[in-house]
Parts: sequence; structure tokens; C-alpha cells
Amino acid sequence: MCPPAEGNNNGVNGHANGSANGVMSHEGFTAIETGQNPHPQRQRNPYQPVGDFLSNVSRFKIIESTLREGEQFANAFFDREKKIEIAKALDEFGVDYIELTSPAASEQSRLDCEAICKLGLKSKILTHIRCHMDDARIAVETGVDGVDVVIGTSSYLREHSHGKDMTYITNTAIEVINFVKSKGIEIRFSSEDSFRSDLVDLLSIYSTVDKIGVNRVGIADTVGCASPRQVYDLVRTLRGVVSCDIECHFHNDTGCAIANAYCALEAGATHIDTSVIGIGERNGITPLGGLMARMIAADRDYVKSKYRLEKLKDIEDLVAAAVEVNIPFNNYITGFCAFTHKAGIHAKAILNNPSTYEIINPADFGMSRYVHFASRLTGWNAIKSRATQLNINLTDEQCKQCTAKIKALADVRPIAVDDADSIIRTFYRNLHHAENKPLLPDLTPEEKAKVAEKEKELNGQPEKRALDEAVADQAPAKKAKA
Ligand SMILES: CC(=O)SCCNC(=O)CCNC(=O)[C@H](O)C(C)(C)COP(=O)(O)OP(=O)(O)OC[C@H]1O[C@@H](n2cnc3c(N)ncnc32)[C@H](O)[C@@H]1OP(=O)(O)O
Ligand SMILES: O=C(O)CCC(=O)C(=O)O
Ligand SMILES: [Zn+2]
Repeated sequence: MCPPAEGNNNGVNGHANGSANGVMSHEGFTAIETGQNPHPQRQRNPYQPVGDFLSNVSRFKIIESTLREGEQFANAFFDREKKIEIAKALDEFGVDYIELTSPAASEQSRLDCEAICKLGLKSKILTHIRCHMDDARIAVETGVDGVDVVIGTSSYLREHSHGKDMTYITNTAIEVINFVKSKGIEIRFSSEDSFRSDLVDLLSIYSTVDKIGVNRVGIADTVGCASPRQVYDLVRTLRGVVSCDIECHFHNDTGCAIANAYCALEAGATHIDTSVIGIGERNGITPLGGLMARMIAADRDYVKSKYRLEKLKDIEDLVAAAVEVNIPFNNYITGFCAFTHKAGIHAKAILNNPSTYEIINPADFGMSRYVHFASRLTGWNAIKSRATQLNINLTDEQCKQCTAKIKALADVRPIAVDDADSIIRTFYRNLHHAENKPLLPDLTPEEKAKVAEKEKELNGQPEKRALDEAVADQAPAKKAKA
């Protein structure tokens, strides 16, 4: 039995979670589960935000809008029970606020809002309304902790949505804000389509509502047109104009929703709107998990101290099932290959120290990392780890020979963990018992032809010997368990 490589305390051998020899079925392919080993303590995180008096990267709050923006996702329908389940899950996760659909939207929406307010969650409950006294009167009766008021300020929306000018908007905003404040609950005023609004109009109305005592003003990139630099500039300018908190809401039409949220925080925003897996109008907004990924890379201590990160996957599964979508393969944190390392160069380094190719520690989210070793891109270091995991002791030289055999088959067709394991086991047994058992599982006639072709190509090359041995006998190796 080979000991693990020198200094290799994070590899397939060191199962911190005690799940030894974890060959996991991993949604579509199989790989070595390396367990939840921590990244070694870093002296200094070079990606830590630069000290900056404006930045709120280390003290941001989340306004979770799955039950408002998320309900605007094309596939969404949440009944009362599902809303409550989602609200409780978000509360357990630790979001600061949960935003609910306007009670003016429908009678059921109003009743559901009241029911969620009565749950006594730790997260504050908000509802989201138009800048209109009729909506405000309904909202304050629901029992919410606060009201998020919005009205479009861009010329597009002023002309083609509500048809009101800035004077009307300002006067109505003042009336609604004063009314909600008089009920002793939080009030936020937001300009819809902020990035296509006139800057003077924006600063003027934000300054007015700040003076009358809103808790927050909101900037909304309603059409997802803003770039991180534009976000930074606008938020920083606004930070110099208002003294209240600043909330930001970013749509993802041009792929910037997470980066924009981060830049907003760097520029002095205090609250970010999210939804689980990003669901919302069109292709949605900043995803909760994606924001967590970004923020944990910036300030791990803050994020870990505030949010129950290990609950993220369950919440995403809950919402994905409710709206009948799959979690994308490349989803932040929870995508099925978010922590899977395949190429031999990566695998070797990851097995020695996960920080080499991971900026996020999967264990922080209760996730595992995997080394995908059953492919032609594998290397002898990954195969050595796998052999060790199978309690098979091979010298480095033997591992290299065995790896060549695995690659020979993987050049012909996709291989599974079972195929690679069979080759490792049979290779080992042949070494020790001179049985000369077949090294490969059954091949189809087409595969045999391909192998033969490959053999011709490899003629005279070092791989030739491996192939010759590999195809010498085609009896199923799976039966020959070590
Ligand atoms: C960018 C965003 O996501 S904002 C949030 C969007 N959320 C929602 O729309 C909630 C769900 N919506 C609804 O249930 C309905 O649209 C309601 C109940 C709000 C309004 O329904 P209706 O009265 O039938 O109006 P409809 O939806 O056709 O049009 C919107 C109305 O609100 C007005 N309006 C639109 N935005 C605003 C605003 N921010 N503030 C005040 N009034 C507004 C429009 O002028 C229009 O009024 P009109 O009746 O004079 O034409
Ligand atoms: O209320 C807000 O700030 C945002 C409203 C909204 O969903 C949007 O503008 O996209
Ligand atoms: Zn939105």
C-alpha cells in the first residue's frame, strides 16, 4: 500500500467527512469524490478587496426577491404552501429581507402576503408596489415590515408605461412615502430603468426622498443594460448625494448582474436584490448563489458568519422544482461540475492543494470536489490517487504504465469509472499473480476496429505496447474484480 504523496493531505485519501472510497454517481458522469477537505490556511487572500471607505463588500445586505421578481419568471406559479416553504428556507439561509409580490396584484397575492407576515420569520418582510396611493393603502394593511415603492423615470417608461412627468412622479412619491412612514414601517423609493434615466432627474428625486426620510433609495437596471463601470459611477455619485441606504437591482440580459452587484457594493450600495437561481422577468436578475460565490471570494468571514451557506443547494433545488427548470450544469457553487477537476495537470495540483485550481472551498457550501479520472486527459498522479483509494499499491512507474492503458481505451470511446477501475485492478493482479487477465472491458466490433486503427497509428510509439496488451484479450474485465 503506497502512502499518499508527500504533503498530500487534501487528496482522495484524506476524507475529512469520513466517506472513504467515494465513487459517486455524479449526475451524468462519475468521478472520485475527494471529500470536503479544507483549503490550507492562506496567509493572505490576494483577491481581498482593497481597503476603500466607500466599499460595503464586507457589510452588504440581501433583499431576496424570489417571491416577487421570481414570481415574474415565465414558468413561475407559487401557491401559498410553496411560498411559505420558500420563505422559510430563505429565512433559515439568513437573508436580511424577503420581498413579496404586490398585494394589489390579486386577492390571493394579498392573502399570501398576510400569511407570510404572520410566520414570525427573522428576515424582514417587504412588499413591492407601484408609486400609487391605492397600492400603498393595501400594502400597509398586510403586516409587512416595509414597502418597496417603484416608478419608472426613463423617458421610455414615462412616455410608454405610466405616462407621468417628473413633477407628478416626485409629488406622488412624497405622498406615498409620507403615508407609509406614518404607519411606522420601512419605506424604499426606487426609480425603474435608472440607467436610461436622466442623471439630473435621478439625483433630484433621490435627494428629495432622502430629505423626507426614506430608509433606502433603489437603483434598478430594469433592462440589464448597465456595465460594471457605469454602475460604479452612478452609485458612487448617488452615495455623495443621499445619506440613506442604497439598494440595487440588476437584470442579467447582458450577463453583468453579478458583476454589477459587486461593483455597486464597492461604490457604496448597501443592499442587493437577488432571486434563487436568478429567476425573474426575461432571463432574470442577480442569482443568490452567484452573489454568494462572488462575495465569499471577497470576504469569506463575513459571508460565512451571516449566511447558512450549506442550505444553498436545498433552496435552489426547491425553487428549481417549483418552477420546473433544471439547475444549469455550470451554475455557481451547485452546478454538477462546479467543483469537478478533469485534466491531469489540474488533478495533480488539486490533489496536492485545492487552492491551486479553486477560489471557493466547496466545503463552505456543504459541497464536494471531484476528480474526474476516467478519460484520456487523465494523468498518472490522478490514477495513483485512485489506486490508493482502491487499496492498490502501485509504484510510480507502474502507475504510468497503467495510465497509458487507461488512455488507450479512453482514446477509443468514453470510459466510465468502472472501466478505469477494472484496468487498475487487473493491471495490479497481473503484476502479482502473472495471470495475464484481460485489461479491458468488452469492446463492440466498431470499437475493436477503432482500436485496431489506433494501433496502426501508434505503431512504434510507446503507447503501442499498452494498446497491444490492452486489446490482447477482450473478455470482460469487470468480472475480474481484484
Ligand atoms: C420592473 C418591474 O418588475 S416592476 C414590478 C412589476 N410587478 C407587477 O406588475 C405586479 C403584477 N402586476 C399586476 O398584477 C397588475 O399589472 C397591476 C395590478 C399592478 C395593475 O393592473 P392593471 O390596473 O390591470 O394595469 P396594467 O397592468 O394593464 O397596467 C399597469 C398600470 O399601472 C401603471 N403603472 C405602471 N407602473 C407604475 C408605477 N411604477 N407607478 C404607478 N403606476 C404605474 C400604468 O400606467 C398602468 O396604469 P393604467 O391602468 O392607467 O394604464
Ligand atoms: O423596485 C425595484 O427597484 C426594481 C423593480 C424591478 O424589478 C426592475 O426595475 O427590474
Ligand atoms: Zn426586476
